[in-house]
Parts: sequence; structure tokens; C-alpha cells
Amino acid sequence: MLRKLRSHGSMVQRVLVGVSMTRQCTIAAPLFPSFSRSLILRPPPCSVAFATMTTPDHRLDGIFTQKRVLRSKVKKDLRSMDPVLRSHEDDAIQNLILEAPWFKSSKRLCAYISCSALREVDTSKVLQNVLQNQTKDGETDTAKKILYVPRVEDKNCHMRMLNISRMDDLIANSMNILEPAPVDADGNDREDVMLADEPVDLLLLPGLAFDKTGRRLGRGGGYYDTFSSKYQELARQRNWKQPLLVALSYSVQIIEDGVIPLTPSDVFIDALVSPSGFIPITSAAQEIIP
Ligand SMILES: Nc1nc2c(c(=O)[nH]1)N(C=O)[C@@H](CNc1ccc(C(=O)N[C@@H](CCC(=O)O)C(=O)O)cc1)CN2
Ligand SMILES: Nc1ncnc2c1ncn2[C@@H]1O[C@H](COP(=O)(O)OP(=O)(O)OP(=O)(O)O)[C@@H](O)[C@H]1O
Repeated sequence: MLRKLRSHGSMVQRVLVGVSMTRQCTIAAPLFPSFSRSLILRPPPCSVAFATMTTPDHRLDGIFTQKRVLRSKVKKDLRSMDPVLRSHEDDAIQNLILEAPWFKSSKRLCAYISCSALREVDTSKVLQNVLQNQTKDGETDTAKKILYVPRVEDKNCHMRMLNISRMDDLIANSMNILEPAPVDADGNDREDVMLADEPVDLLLLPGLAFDKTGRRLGRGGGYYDTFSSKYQELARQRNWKQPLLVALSYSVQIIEDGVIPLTPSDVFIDALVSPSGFIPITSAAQEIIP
């Protein structure tokens, strides 16, 4: 399998801190806006974007600009979505997940804690289902799932996935997203999925836009691409089965194939869950359909 490549030397970025009335958001943004034409990249057959070490800065700047434009459009579409429809879609997506054999059989998973202010597909029912049978001290029996959720560590794309056993383990961060403290109530370090002895089999991912070839547009922080890529590399090194990357998407977030701009660090998803059903993309996802 191809490894994700990134031309570190050609990437320049700065961090902007955006403050709104209700919450503070810290996002990374390109230093130099550019107007160059996009690169046309073919969708790859696996979860990693093809890239070259030689993508010139001016071309990357142009693609990042296109990503920003698309993010603004999708955010607008999400804001104008009828709340009743959104609630129906939240239920439909979560019910599909809860009934899916690939979810039922999952033993260890990473999932995001949805933020309604960001208009993300709700994960509360799914998380409740995962956590409901866990004992107070986090002990689990073989039928129960181990859950890891994101914690942003710095503004440089660094996010860890830490083990939690109760929703009470979460506190709101500066972006008003719930996340775990690094230590639990007893002062013990929470398990970081990158240091765990056993693999996760499933990643439930958020995002702003998706297509049916596996492209995913995130919020621009690079957190999920960086984490997914590192985890895939860890799984390769340990000869573990790769986790299934499944993104959750409202109908308005699925856009025409090939329109989402691609940059070298983008990681492709294996499947989508939308209100109309499970959409397998890679052979790994095809194989888990009964
Ligand atoms: N629920 C959830 N948790 C997550 C993520 C996510 O996308 N969703 N992340 C995934 O990376 C990481 C956090 N990254 C984030 C990046 C941007 C924003 C955010 O609020 N962005 C605003 C724009 C802010 C601005 O423009 O000033 C937005 O998208 O509207 C939030 C989280 C880790 N945890
Ligand atoms: N013009 C630019 N040149 C170089 N790097 C940039 C540029 N614009 C953004 N970046 C950085 O590239 C990284 C990935 O951005 P990208 O737009 O691919 O994120 P994303 O896929 O939306 O995010 P996530 O992985 O969190 O879902 C971020 O760290 C971002 O700061």
C-alpha cells in the first residue's frame, strides 16, 4: 500500500484564532491565498491519497483556497437545513449504524463527539449505546466495546484518541467541543489509542463534505487526516487489520464525485453512512456487507 507523502518543506501555515459570540474556534489557515488552477488527482483504490513530493506551493495554495470556498458553501447549506429534517436524518443515520453488523461486531472504535453548533451528524445515540453497558470503573466484558474519542493537543494537527467509559468523562474545550481530560477522575492517564496493545476496528469520522469515491473535506485543521494516516501506519507496522473509516453525512454533504479538492495529506474513507443508507466505497467496505 502506498504511504501518505507530504512535502513538509513546501507547506507554510499560520494559525488564526476566531472568536464568536458563543464560542472560540482555533483553526489553521493558509498564509498565502492563491489563484492558481487545481491539480486533477484520480481517486485512489485505497484509503490514502496519491501524492507527489513535488507538488509546488502555488498549486497547493490554490487547492487549499478551493477547499475553503467549498467549506463555506457546505456550511451555508448546513445552516439553512430545516431542523426537523436534520433531526430525522440524525435518527436515520444513527439507527443505520446501530443496526449494522459491522457496528455490532466492532470491539474497539474511535468516534467523534458531535457538536450541534457545528451542525455535525449527531453521535449521541451511538455513543450512549457503546457506553451503556460499561461498568463504572471502565472494566468491560467481551461483549462490550472500547471507545476512544478525540482530544486536540495543539494547533499543529495533533489530536489524540483517548479511552473513555462514561459521557461524564468529557468536558468542553475552547471550541465548545466535548473532549476527555488526559487523566481520569483517579488521576490515571487515559489510554491513548496509539499506545494500545490491540487495534481499533472502526473509525467514525465527521466532516463537511464527502463523495462516493472516498474523498472527504474536513474543517481544515488537518487533525483527522493526520491521525488516520498515523494510525494506518501503526496498523501496517504491527500487521493489524486496517480499521474501517466510516464517515457520517447528511444528504446535503454528499457532493458530486471528484469535485472535492485533494491535497497530498488527504486520507480517503472506506464508506459513508447517509440517511439513505450505508455507502461502501473500498473493497474493505464491500466485504463487510452481508
Ligand atoms: N466533533 C468534532 N470533534 C473534533 C473535530 C471535529 O471536526 N468535530 N475535529 C476535527 O478536526 C478536531 C477539532 N477540530 C476543529 C476544527 C475546527 C473547528 C471549528 O469550530 N471550526 C469552525 C470555523 C471556525 C472559524 O472559521 O473561525 C467551523 O468549521 O465552522 C472545530 C474543531 C477534533 N475534534
Ligand atoms: N495553503 C496551504 N499550504 C500549506 N498547508 C496548508 C494550506 N492551507 C491549509 N494548510 C494545512 O494543511 C492541513 C490539512 O488541511 P486540509 O484542508 O486537508 O484539512 P481537512 O482535511 O479539512 O482537515 P481534517 O483532517 O481535520 O479533516 C492543515 O494543517 C492546514 O493548516
